[in-house]
Amino acid sequence: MKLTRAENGLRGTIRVPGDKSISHRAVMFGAIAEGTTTISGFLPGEDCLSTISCFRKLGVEIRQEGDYVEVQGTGLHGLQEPDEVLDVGNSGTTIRLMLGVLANTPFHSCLIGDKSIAKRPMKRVTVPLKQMGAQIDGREGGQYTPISIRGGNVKGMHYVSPVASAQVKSAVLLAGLQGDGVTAVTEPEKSRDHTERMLRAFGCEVQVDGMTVSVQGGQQLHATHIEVPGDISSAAFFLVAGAVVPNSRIKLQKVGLNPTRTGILEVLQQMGASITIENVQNEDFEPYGDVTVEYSSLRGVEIGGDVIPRLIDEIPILALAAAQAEGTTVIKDAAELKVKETNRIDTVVDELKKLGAHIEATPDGMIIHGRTPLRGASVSSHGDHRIGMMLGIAACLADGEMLIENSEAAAVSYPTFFAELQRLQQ
Ligand SMILES: O=C(O)C1=C[C@@H](OP(=O)(O)O)[C@@H](O)[C@H](O)C1
Ligand SMILES: C=C(OP(=O)(O)O)C(=O)O
Repeated sequence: MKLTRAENGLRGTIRVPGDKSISHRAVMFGAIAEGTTTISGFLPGEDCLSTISCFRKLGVEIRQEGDYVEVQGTGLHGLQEPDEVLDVGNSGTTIRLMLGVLANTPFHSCLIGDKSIAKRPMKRVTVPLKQMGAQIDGREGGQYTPISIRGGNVKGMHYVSPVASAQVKSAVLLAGLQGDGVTAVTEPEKSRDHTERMLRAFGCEVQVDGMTVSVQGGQQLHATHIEVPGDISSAAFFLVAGAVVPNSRIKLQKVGLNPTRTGILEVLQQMGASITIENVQNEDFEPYGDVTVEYSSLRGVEIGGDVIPRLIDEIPILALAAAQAEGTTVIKDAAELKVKETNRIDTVVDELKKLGAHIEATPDGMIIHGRTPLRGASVSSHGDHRIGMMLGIAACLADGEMLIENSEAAAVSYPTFFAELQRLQQ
């Protein structure tokens, strides 16, 4: 895709698509609940469509029309042995959470994904799930796909996770929910809590004590209606665009504001961005509100510690904001970036360097010296949706034409991203 600078800024109102984490969970929990779950505001992006396709192969009837979905739940014990492999495509959330769901199903399933999934570590879930009783095998001892699982006889346990990961926490809790006894997960920092909130919406009891979350096994989930708010991780591209492209003002409607996800807002405000939040609603389940951003001059900051899990997917676009901020930005404690769709430390640094940014990789993050004028260049998403979209926003600032190879990757989480970007250009 070829893009040119947004000479007159980006202005207008956007409704970003549904939250990816919440959309996945609504389908999965609906599938194992009793009764019919309805979902509005669902994200019809490739990752969430992979989740639907896998659950259909497990015998679940699912109707999806755009952002509306109906799931005919089978109950905890109603899933059927699939006669095909379960292909998760590019989605880490699908494979890791599904392994948790399958940990106590008394049948065999085989899971695969794309080239990126084949490089992502799975022992972080296969190790605890095996300890709970599931039989799992995979390349390099259960580290990489293809992975096969035969579930059954899951026993609750207290798992102390070495990483703050909502995928690990959710996989272990989903397994524990179907097993005997209590299952608890303790993490080093708090990761996104959509699983905890949604299990409660499905009628389950979930205990939260500091960094530990626990559930009693054998609880039945009851179908419900899930309203999915806009994805703050998708909104992040336009939040940064509005803040760094001169003459911009963008209003983002119904953006999810779950406090375990709002690190991006806090950091942009610390950097000096002009952001206002209005009409906050739905605080009992997943809060959302309208967020307006205006062009302002930014300054460099230090980003690390417990905010990292609350903005992990926003680091590629934050790196671009930092390249446009006065002074130095240090991003640390973010080694998890290396095991995302790409090694996001390397892909961000390599692609932003091509545009003239002063950025260097560190073992757990990056250091960015601003403010640098950017130039158009030939760049690539490397098949990573968040890298492709970050480069799309960089194009709005760059002098000269930008050619983004494999920009279609955006469809994983935001199929209409480039159309919206064009619409906002004056
Ligand atoms: O649970 C989830 O929905 C997600 C958790 C995060 O991954 P980790 O659990 O690996 O931190 C995040 O990066 C991913 O985009 C979605
Ligand atoms: C890391 C991401 O997703 P997943 O782990 O589900 O592939 C992401 O969307 O940035």
